[in-house]
Amino acid sequence: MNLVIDIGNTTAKLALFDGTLPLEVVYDSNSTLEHLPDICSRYAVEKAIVASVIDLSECALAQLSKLPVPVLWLNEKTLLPVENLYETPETLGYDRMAAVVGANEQFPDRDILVIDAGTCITYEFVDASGRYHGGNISPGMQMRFKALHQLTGRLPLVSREGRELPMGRDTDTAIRAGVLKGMEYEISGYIVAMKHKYPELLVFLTGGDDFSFDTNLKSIIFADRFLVLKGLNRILNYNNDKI
Ligand SMILES: Nc1ncnc2c1ncn2[C@@H]1O[C@H](COP(=O)(O)OP(=O)(O)O)[C@@H](O)[C@H]1O
Ligand SMILES: CC(C)(COP(=O)(O)O)[C@@H](O)C(=O)NCCC(=O)O
Ligand SMILES: [K+]
Repeated sequence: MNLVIDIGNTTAKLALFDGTLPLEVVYDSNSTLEHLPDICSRYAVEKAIVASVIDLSECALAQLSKLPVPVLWLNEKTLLPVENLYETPETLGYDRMAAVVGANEQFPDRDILVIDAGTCITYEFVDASGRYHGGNISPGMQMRFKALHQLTGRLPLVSREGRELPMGRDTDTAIRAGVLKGMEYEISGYIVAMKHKYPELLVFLTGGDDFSFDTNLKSIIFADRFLVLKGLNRILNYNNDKI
């Protein structure tokens, strides 16, 4: 079995794969990886892949160094099943690449827009020939709430939970709607613009932040919370003979 470790700016995700399907996914601290020993003790792990978008703490590195199996550390030299046209592969976030690999695995002959709503919202375009062209980076949900509070004099830190209106009628609803509708319209705008350019476009939506947006675009959106993990699993298998 494969152990897949995706370390993001907010959370780490640990996943056990048997073939292409995740048997178990654990949310973990991205600074301690405290659940790593437990998940390893409960499965017959044969190899692992680690992808991180942050500099790892001593504690996390210590946990990873104790892994009793071969580990593939994803980096810009790792062989990929898609062509990477990003001009700075050395700075590309591995989660972005993995999300693209996960989407391309499911629909290898389609133009795909991949949206990952986590700490940041990232937008990736991979074409029907399996070429990753790049994409955009936008503030994620919590980042938007925090920025409005931290970068102004009087705005409170508003939570995701609470009264939702399309147009705010007090400070709380004004900020919540500004964040949630802002994300919805941003995402819908990308989908409409890309679909105009690529009429056969498919859209994947992944990431920890789930927010409902009721647009008629739902019909072309594939929601797959574990897209990055699936992409990392595919990359691990693609490099089987190299670890
Ligand atoms: N179990 C969870 N633990 C932490 N954050 C969660 C969880 N479920 C949903 N979230 C939300 O998802 C976001 C993290 O999404 P994720 O895609 O894991 O982030 P990243 O990959 O950027 O670390 C957080 O901002 C939080 O609002
Ligand atoms: C944009 C990101 C912070 C997203 O990470 P996440 O939201 O998953 O924590 C990450 O992909 C990253 O650090 N990228 C480096 C810059 C680049 O991709 O060009
Ligand atoms: K992510």
